[in-house]
Amino acid sequence: MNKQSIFLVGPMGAGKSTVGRILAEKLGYEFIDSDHEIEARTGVTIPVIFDIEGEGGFRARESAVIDDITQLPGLVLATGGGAVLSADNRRHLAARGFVVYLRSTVPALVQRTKNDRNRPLLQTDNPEAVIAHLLTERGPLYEEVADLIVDTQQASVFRVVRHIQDQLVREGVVA
Ligand SMILES: Nc1ncnc2c1ncn2[C@@H]1O[C@H](COP(=O)(O)OP(=O)(O)O)[C@@H](O)[C@H]1O
Ligand SMILES: O=C(O)C1=C[C@@H](OP(=O)(O)O)[C@@H](O)[C@H](O)C1
Ligand SMILES: [Mg+2]
Repeated sequence: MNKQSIFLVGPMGAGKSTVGRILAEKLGYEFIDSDHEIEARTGVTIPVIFDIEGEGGFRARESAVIDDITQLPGLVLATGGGAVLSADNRRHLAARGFVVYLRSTVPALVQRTKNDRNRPLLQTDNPEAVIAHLLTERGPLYEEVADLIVDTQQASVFRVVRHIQDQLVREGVVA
């Protein structure tokens, strides 16, 4: 029987890429990061895609990756923070796997994403305001698709991984 895949959603800096990789290792699952998959398919970085094709072009590529990858069993998928903006993406995520929402506070997210040049949406003189606005806009969308919500602001990466593992066993998602 195919192992149900696990999809991580949440804002920039929540830990989807970091926690996802370690969680996949612990579970013996394949790990896929949708941003990395987009970069592999295009041969360029996320900021270059935003420069050339705009956010709209990026979102189209992101949706194609989400539709493809969510059909695969036995993996941990780290989505990008804006993946939930698309209703089709939300439908695929909710229907095809177990969705974990890594939730955090604005101060923690600001702290974890500062000085990172790979997030085009945060290359502004007020990243805190952008992060707060995106959380207000997208928070309900993360909650809509989540099977499990994990608050990460006070926990280490390893504590978050262990908590998710325990919950996955409790819910019968993993053995
Ligand atoms: N629970 C946590 N506690 C402390 N630092 C964290 C935590 N989760 C992630 N980080 C750090 O925050 C930064 C962003 O994490 P990342 O996995 O890239 O987030 P996302 O993929 O959700 O944008 C990384 O430097 C990561 O090590
Ligand atoms: O929140 C967003 O709209 C984005 C989040 C990023 O991924 P992370 O959440 O892994 O940083 C990446 O997909 C892109 O920069 C857009
Ligand atoms: Mg990431």
